[in-house]
Amino acid sequence: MMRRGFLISKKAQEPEVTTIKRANSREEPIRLALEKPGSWPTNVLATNSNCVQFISLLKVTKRSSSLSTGGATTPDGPTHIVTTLPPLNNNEPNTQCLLLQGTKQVILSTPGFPKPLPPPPASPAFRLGPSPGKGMGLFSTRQIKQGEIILWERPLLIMASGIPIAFPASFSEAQRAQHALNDLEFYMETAVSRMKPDRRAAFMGLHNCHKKDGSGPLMGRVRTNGISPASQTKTEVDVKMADHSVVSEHISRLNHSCSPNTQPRFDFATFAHQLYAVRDIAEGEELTLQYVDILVNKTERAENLKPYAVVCTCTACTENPRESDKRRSAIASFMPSVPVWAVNRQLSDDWLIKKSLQILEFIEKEKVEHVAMYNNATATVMDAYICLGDRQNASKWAAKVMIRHRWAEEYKRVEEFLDPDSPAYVQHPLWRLRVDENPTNAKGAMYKLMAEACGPGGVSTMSNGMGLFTFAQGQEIPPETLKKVLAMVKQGK
Ligand SMILES: C[S@@+](CC[C@H](N)C(=O)[O-])C[C@H]1O[C@@H](n2cnc3c(N)ncnc32)[C@H](O)[C@@H]1O
Repeated sequence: MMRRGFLISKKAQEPEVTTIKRANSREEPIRLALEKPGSWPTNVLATNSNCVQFISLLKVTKRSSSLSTGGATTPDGPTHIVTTLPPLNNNEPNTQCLLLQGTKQVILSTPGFPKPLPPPPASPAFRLGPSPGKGMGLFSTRQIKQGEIILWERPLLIMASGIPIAFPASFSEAQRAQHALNDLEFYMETAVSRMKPDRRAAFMGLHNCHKKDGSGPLMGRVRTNGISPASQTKTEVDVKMADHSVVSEHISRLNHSCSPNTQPRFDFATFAHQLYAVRDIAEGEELTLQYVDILVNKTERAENLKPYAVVCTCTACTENPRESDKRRSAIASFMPSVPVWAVNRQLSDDWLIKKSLQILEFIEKEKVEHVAMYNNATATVMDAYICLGDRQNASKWAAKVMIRHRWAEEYKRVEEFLDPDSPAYVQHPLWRLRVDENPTNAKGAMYKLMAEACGPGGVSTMSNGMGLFTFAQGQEIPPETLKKVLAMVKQGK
């Protein structure tokens, strides 16, 4: 789920303590290493020698009531780093990053990094313009097809969240919050001062809805505009970067909708956000993004939107929200298990397909095609047809997965299933699992054995599609089945 950065956390909704994640019980302050803008040391995290400056941001700690300014002599290495990425010496824009120690190395090891950005289109598919009641917003300049990349944008700034802040024990919650905001503003000054003048002007031109809660002008902009770069595919870099805030010149102008028509995905090779159209978009339509989880009910969404000063007036929030909430809840709780349905003889051959089609209908009705379930339910229909050995229908659904997995979780090698005569079908782990008595595929055979071992009452599928294999207490596994299982284990299957 793409969501606004660290600011949607429970803490973020309480202005007094927002953005503060304490380091540990000892409340160690951070030590910040600053790389020379434009320099490209490859091992900066391993040594301080490449740092222009190495400062210990030691403020008042619990253990010391006096204010210490720290210096360059701390024996420990940096905990955080301010760096400029990517290291391309061309005219491409770059990003000022405040990262946790170690994160940069993971970024550097991304396959293909640093890849140049694709050339910009002759005329952009979006424009900035006023959006009544919402300030500025982005609008399409032409018809855009589902799955198209609307824009490809290198961020202005990336900031790690959860930066530890040290406080004296005597501070009240409010004092701690203000102290933390002051520290964070200082870190941001360090990063923003390194931006080229046009990039700094773009950053300072962004909206700030945190003017009255103690945030400085820079942190106010990060809090208003930051989104998480987390994507669905859980690579090491995705995991490392999930807890970061990304601020961009254009993507940060997207206003919120509970039925958004775009979904960003961060591409670490180009170090840039790709903004996808998640359904067909008409010329002149406003482009929108989800700021908070939109599958929760209207009341919860309204609460979660408060830190962004957004009172949502979208269709889902205003027209028959109770019906909308029901559909959204069904989408959120759908957990289809294809293999369990395939071996569950109590269900019909089309049970899972019908369930998935209903969820897809709800998704399209609610206009929430950006959620991962849109692709998951589509892939479930494709997989169900594979279980039935129906190549023609499976290949039709593979074509839909091809588009829908672009912004959601990837279905590996789905292109191999576009041709109904492809040899990839017989190699698929679920191939004919529903129709063959003895599936040739090892994984399929394993599910059959599980069903056999549990007995007819032990295979169950809940109404939300979730499948379970259960054993009754004291239930014996038939010796023949046990033999087969042991043989499979022996063969390393
Ligand atoms: C990230 S900015 C979006 C761009 C912003 N509208 C601008 O003028 O730059 C977030 C701010 O936009 C406004 N906003 C976003 N979505 C909105 C919505 N659905 N309704 C009203 N205001 C919205 C709120 O002021 C929010 O704090």
